[in-house]
Amino acid sequence: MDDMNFLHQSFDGSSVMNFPPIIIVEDDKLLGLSLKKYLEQTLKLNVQLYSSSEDCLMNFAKFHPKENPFCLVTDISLEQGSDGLLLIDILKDKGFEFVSIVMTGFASIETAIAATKKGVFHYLTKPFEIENLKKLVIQALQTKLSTVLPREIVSEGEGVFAAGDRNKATSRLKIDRPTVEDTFEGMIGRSKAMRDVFDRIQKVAKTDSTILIMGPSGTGKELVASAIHKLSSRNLKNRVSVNCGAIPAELLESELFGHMKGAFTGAISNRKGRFELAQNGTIFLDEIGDMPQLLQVKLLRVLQERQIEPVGSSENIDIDVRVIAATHRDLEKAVAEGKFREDLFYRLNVIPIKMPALKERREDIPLLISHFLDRFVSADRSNEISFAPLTMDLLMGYDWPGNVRELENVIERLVILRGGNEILPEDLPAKIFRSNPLATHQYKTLFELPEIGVDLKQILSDIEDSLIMQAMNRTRGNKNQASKLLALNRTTLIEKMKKKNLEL
Ligand SMILES: Nc1ncnc2c1ncn2[C@@H]1O[C@H](COP(=O)(O)OP(=O)(O)OP(=O)(O)O)[C@@H](O)[C@H]1O
Repeated sequence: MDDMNFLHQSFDGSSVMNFPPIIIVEDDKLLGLSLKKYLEQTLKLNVQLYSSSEDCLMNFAKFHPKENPFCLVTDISLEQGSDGLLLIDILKDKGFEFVSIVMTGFASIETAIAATKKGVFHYLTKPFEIENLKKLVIQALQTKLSTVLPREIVSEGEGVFAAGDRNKATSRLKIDRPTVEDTFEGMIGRSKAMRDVFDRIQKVAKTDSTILIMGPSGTGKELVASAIHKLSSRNLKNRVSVNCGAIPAELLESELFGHMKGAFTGAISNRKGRFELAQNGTIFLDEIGDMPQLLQVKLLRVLQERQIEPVGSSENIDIDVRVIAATHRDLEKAVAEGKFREDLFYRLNVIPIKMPALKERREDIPLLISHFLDRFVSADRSNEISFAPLTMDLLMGYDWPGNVRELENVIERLVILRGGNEILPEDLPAKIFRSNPLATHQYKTLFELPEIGVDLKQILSDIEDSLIMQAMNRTRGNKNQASKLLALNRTTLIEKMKKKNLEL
């Protein structure tokens, strides 16, 4: 079945030009126009072109989120410093749902990672083959349709729209894939600890109670807040987030409660605070443990009286906002140490949700890996990534102090920097080997102490020589790559080799 037939069938034969549009934001006029023309002609889809994020936003202001475009293709660094990733954020905040593809003139890992964090479908490094953009748009279309069409339609047929291809790709991963039961509002987890969290979210979502989410950094506290909001009756209103630890103390009050014109230098007009912006919705107070004491008092009053007082105003505003707070700190300890107000703690801790560290639920690691890999597999079919069994064991044995966020970053880097499509132990960052029981176990058997003892200095030096030479051989003499395998600076490796007279 070709692309066009598929679309006609899927939409009862209605014109594909009625299908939600593709939006392109590109400040290079010539490039923008050629992309638009090419996609219109080859896919017969409605393509709208904007030269800046401002233009695009102005146009979107006229739409209701239900009139989603299905795909946004944007340059990352647009003229006048505007930023494609920010544009994606703003539109998603407004409730638009679409698949995003970003184009970037410079391929930096950081940019790519920032892009995938925003749920970006794929990024293209300029210059790229226009054909590749078309392929990605078709895949984006497939993704979009799979969410609005019955499964049979999506998996029917062959060619670009056959869902079977994707299954083929993923079945080659030697990793357990998350099932529907392992997925809850975008969160993955099969462990008892995570199933308990999902249960609790479901129970509390329908209430208006204040929630306190506690747990180490990167365990998904923000995802929990978002799930509670989505499942609550407030979901048509805003969920507004404030990172209480990231905003300077002197600005936080006005950020939360708003200010009146002239309230302080720089207050050139009245400004609504985040509580007011969250009216009838939910406010997510992240890193509440870092809130300055003075504001803790004010927040307590707001929670008790359900009224806010903008800075410089003498009038109170009634608010109807559900409060969800989160912290990676041990708040009870902070209370005991006098760093956090006890009365506020009890006011917030109506319903606690405790997020488990990843090392306490290692069985979720393969599922999460598979979930993060999916972003890449679905965007590029040639990416059939698998893991050597030892690689997986090492990932399972590591303690993940940065929890799911750290795992997500490691997988993204592995995918972006990988040499082949099988990830081997030597592709892993050095930290995974440190204090890893599996790696330590190997060392133990490798270096069993002989009855007669050893010359430790000599042995250590021999081991060093051997590992350096192995790394140099494996990388065909590339000192840069060899130094990575050994977790050394390139210059340290060169110095060592000079000192030891080691050359290939
Ligand atoms: N169970 C999960 N399934 C899928 N992705 C997850 C899960 N938990 C966390 N993540 C991902 O890990 C990253 C960190 O999650 P999040 O920001 O919610 O953590 P956090 O606990 O709020 O961190 P912090 O305390 O540092 O603010 C995000 O990219 C999120 O999508």
